Amino acid sequence: MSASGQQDTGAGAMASAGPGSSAVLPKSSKAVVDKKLTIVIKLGTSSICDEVTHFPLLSTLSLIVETILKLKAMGHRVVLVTSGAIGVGLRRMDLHSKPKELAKVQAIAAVGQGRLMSLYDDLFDKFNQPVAQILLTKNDLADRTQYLNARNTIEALLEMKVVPIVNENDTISVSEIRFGDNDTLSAITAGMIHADYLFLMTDVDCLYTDNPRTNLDAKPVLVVDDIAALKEHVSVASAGSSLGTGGMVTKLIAAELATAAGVTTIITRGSDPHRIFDIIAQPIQHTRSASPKQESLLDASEDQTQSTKSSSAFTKGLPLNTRFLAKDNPMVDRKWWILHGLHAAGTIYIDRGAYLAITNASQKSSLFSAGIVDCKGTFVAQQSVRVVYKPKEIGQDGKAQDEIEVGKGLVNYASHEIRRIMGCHSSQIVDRLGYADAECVIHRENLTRTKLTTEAK
Ligand SMILES: N[C@@H](CCC(=O)OP(=O)(O)O)C(=O)O
Repeated sequence: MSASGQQDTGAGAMASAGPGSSAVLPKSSKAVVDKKLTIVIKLGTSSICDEVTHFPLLSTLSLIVETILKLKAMGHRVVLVTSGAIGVGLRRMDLHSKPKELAKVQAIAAVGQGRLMSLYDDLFDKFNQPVAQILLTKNDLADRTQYLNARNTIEALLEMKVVPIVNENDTISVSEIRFGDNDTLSAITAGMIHADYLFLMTDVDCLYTDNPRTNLDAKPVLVVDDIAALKEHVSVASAGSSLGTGGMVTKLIAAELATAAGVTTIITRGSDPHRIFDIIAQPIQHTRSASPKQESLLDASEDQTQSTKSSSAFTKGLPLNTRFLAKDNPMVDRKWWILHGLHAAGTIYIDRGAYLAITNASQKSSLFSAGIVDCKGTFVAQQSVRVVYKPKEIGQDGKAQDEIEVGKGLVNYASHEIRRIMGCHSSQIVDRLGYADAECVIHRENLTRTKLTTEAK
């Protein structure tokens, strides 16, 4: 058995009475980690249902439940984000595959969600552990008050020692208000509650440089500092399981969201959840090397170059997993929510002057009507829009330059108003509209930049 109690499957001491406190204690919890962590564990459909029969994978689910109870007994706070409603619903309705029609899939999720919760409730109840169901849609979180309410409810549940079990509210989620995959939902949940860790539990050990099922030369990716650089090196086109909607692509998106909010994100195998103990026993951050690109692509079996040695030591002896390092300076919550919690209702195109002013790292100006050249979509004030710079200049190759996504912001004016004031100075807004609700179209505090430059205006 490792120092982290990896092989300790539940024979340890029982804690004192009280809701959720009669959990199985790991034998060596003290040795693992002293800091009390907030941990979000996401379990994909492939870890919950058999891909062919759709019967629940009871052994995996039991191990997950035991792991959560041990983590709680060690003082950590744990939220479970679970898929599986559709898979469990298909089994209940004796259907072999997911129907094509959205309404039918939603109906099947409605059948399965209750049974899925009942399954978890039964397993946790064996240890006197209360659980709570939280069903979210993207739309719920698009409203700042509801977003904060969702966070407060999860915090209150954790305070009451309840295990919150989150899934997407599939029955009412459609098109653009849909997360679609629970990888993204789990990243939003982890960011929302300022978690220390997000575990994306799946049916492979970690992220590989290519599909390990078809390419025997695929190498494990162990530590990732720069996700953009990583994408240039790995092929993540795997589509995921036949029941789930996520795959490696959505896991990378989730890792990008979560690490931007300061959450260390781990991809590892769902059928072996005990490895979580070894993984959290490692320090959350480690010294970044001078070469993040090289460091991102580690093969444990290869000779390590000088620049990857720190990571080699860092991952030595650990069960296979991919660790995405949390950003050192995570975005403040409100800005992170604007960028990731809201779907963009339209796009505002800006000129070069506005681009340089709002992306200038030291200036970070608000967006004024004078710098707007176009507005696409229909939206109202306080909705979120994309801000895009469309260069007029021709590039060195003689071609028109690509659009540059600058960020996302909450507008002070509706789309029809912006079309009337774009290009004009703020002092002219009253003349154009008959009123002026705000001096700027997007205030700097409501503008989250994905791009920052040091270029002078
Ligand atoms: N919310 C859906 C699952 C969404 C989904 O497919 O997630 P995943 O299995 O993580 O790709 C369900 O409960 O069946």
